[in-house]
Amino acid sequence: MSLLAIDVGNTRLKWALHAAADPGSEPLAQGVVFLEHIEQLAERDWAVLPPPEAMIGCCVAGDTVRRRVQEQLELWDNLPPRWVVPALREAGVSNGYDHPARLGSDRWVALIGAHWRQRQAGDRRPVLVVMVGTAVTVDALDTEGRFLGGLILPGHGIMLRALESGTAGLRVPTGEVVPFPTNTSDALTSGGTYAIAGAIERMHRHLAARCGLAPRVVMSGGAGWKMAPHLSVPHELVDGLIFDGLLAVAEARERARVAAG
Ligand SMILES: Nc1ncnc2c1ncn2[C@@H]1O[C@H](COP(=O)(O)OP(=O)(O)O)[C@@H](O)[C@H]1O
Ligand SMILES: CC(C)(COP(=O)(O)O)[C@@H](O)C(=O)NCCC(=O)O
Ligand SMILES: [K+]
Repeated sequence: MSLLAIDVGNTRLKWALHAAADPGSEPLAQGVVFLEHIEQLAERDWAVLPPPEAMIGCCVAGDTVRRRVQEQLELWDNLPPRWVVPALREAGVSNGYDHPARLGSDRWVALIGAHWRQRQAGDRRPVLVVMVGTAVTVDALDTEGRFLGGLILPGHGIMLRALESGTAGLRVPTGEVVPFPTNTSDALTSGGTYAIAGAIERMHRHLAARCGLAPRVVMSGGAGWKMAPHLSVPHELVDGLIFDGLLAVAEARERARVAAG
């Protein structure tokens, strides 16, 4: 059953069309649009697709944006929107948040994607799931697939805008990441990058101490590539982590439906 997977963040909507709910598979088609361009999807990007048989998505951008996406899905008959809501347990992952449904659905889906990849690889290590988007999240998954908790930080753009709007003297072009910045641009760019790197490295220590095993670090999100050169812990950039998670949820639900007869 062909499946349209959609990840709606606070800056961009990412989508991928898959032939089946088969995590890790290559998409038939995929794309990215900024949220202000959602209205182009039905008339441009999606107009040329073979009609998907099912949809699954996660959305952290609010109800208004979600409705705008649903309007675009009306391009196809009979494609009910199916948005993942974090539960107590799904696809082998359990949710340790105080209020499980209040966890960002993109974080939940990324954790499920990371767990699916661990099982696939036969890797028994805990995992630190890092998503560098509008915000940055650093989430801990133990060896049993338990989400232990995680950090939320401002992303690069938000950090810079906060400093620009809160001061008179910090409106400068983007700089370089260097160990000892000697101008305002470099000081800001390096400050933001090392703040994020420091949070990741700290969480790496927390998780290693909790599990007695150094975690695997998987990093995803539109700005992951900016962080990768500056992390001192070994890590992997995994572009399709959220899509792996969305497909793993769809697959697990399909299996449960078949098993229930
Ligand atoms: N070419 C690019 N276009 C858009 N954003 C980019 C680009 N390169 C890096 N970024 C960064 O990626 C972030 C968006 O990443 P994304 O994972 O789509 O975020 P979100 O899921 O929050 O919408 C932007 O805030 C920006 O910092
Ligand atoms: C932390 C987030 C803002 C990240 O959003 P993103 O950077 O992907 O746009 C999002 O996951 C969210 O709204 N979470 C809800 C609160 C929580 O996870 O505790
Ligand atoms: K995201």
